[in-house]
Amino acid sequence: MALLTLENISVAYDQQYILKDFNLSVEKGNLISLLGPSGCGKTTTLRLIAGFLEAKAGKFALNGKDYTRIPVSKRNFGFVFQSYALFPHLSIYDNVAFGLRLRKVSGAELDRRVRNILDTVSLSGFEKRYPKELSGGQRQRVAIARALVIEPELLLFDEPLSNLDANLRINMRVEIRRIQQELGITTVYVSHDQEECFSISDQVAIMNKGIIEQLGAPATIFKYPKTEFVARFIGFTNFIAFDTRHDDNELITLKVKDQMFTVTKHASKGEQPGMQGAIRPDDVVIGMPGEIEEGPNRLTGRVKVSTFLGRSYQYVVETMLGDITVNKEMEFSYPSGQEVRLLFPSEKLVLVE
Ligand SMILES: Nc1ncnc2c1ncn2[C@@H]1O[C@H](COP(=O)(O)OP(=O)(O)OP(=O)(O)O)[C@@H](O)[C@H]1O
Repeated sequence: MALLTLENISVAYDQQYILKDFNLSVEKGNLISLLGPSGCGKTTTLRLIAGFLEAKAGKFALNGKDYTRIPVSKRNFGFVFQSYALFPHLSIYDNVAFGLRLRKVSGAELDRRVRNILDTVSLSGFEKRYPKELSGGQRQRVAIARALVIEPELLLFDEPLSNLDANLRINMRVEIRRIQQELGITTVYVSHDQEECFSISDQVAIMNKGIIEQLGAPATIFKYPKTEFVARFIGFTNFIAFDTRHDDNELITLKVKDQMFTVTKHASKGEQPGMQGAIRPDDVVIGMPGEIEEGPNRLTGRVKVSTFLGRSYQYVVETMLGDITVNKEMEFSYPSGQEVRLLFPSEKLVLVE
């Protein structure tokens, strides 16, 4: 049974729905990320789970128990914000002890738990310092310790790393994942940073306008987006709309304007719905017409724009099916106007709705 379930939740501000019939379930001990463009409802979902916000309709349950009307103060959840929200006038020890004192934990038990958790986040020895005497990464670890010390049933993160510089962000996300796995705490993590979400999650939910477009393991979503929105969001820039489709045992054959394409069928891809092919710029093969012979999954075109990206060149190639963007590592670039042939490997082309 899923630990956390949101069933048909609706949230509205000023009569406008932000979440409508929203459903989500998270397994015990899993870390799920909510990922999506600004304004899609990630923070709203998190605030609803935390209890800062009430649903207009629907049900939120934890371990089978209905939490929909349970106030924040009765939810034993740890919350980590982007802004850390530490108390500046309290020492690190007292910042971490705060939630325990609120829950009437004191004496040796309080001391043991505070010291244990500071050790877990590698901040032993910092007890007497004040937040202003710590670096950004250390402050964020105090915020995590404070959320963890109450032994929460759920851990909620809202853009926890966006105030940190790039290197520290990578270290901290590894830390967060380590601690979360070590303690086995079910976690909902909100970020708009794709790499961050994909690297630390068991499951990723791609959100769009208050609904989940796709939910799955990071590698599955990365390889097999189901909708055009998800595909675009994770870097598929090329789309080909087909007119006909024929499914065989191992291949799906598609046609547009007498051009034939095949897409490999893999059990792991599920149904592969849709009539639109999608492919990343890195996965399109580009070469001179003599280098790539004619056949299915190929288009001939002309280089319209060539851009140096450092490691590779990016080409926009004009074809009979529209412009196609291609990245290729090479020493010299093709000049504008050069005739080239493109190959769309069957196993890299996915079908989306
Ligand atoms: N208190 C509020 N009153 C009215 N509208 C709100 C309120 N809070 C959020 N919204 C609106 O709800 C929508 C979803 O907001 P939310 O903060 O959940 O988005 P988000 O996906 O977390 O975005 P971001 O990545 O920018 O933080 C937005 O259109 C926002 O303007």
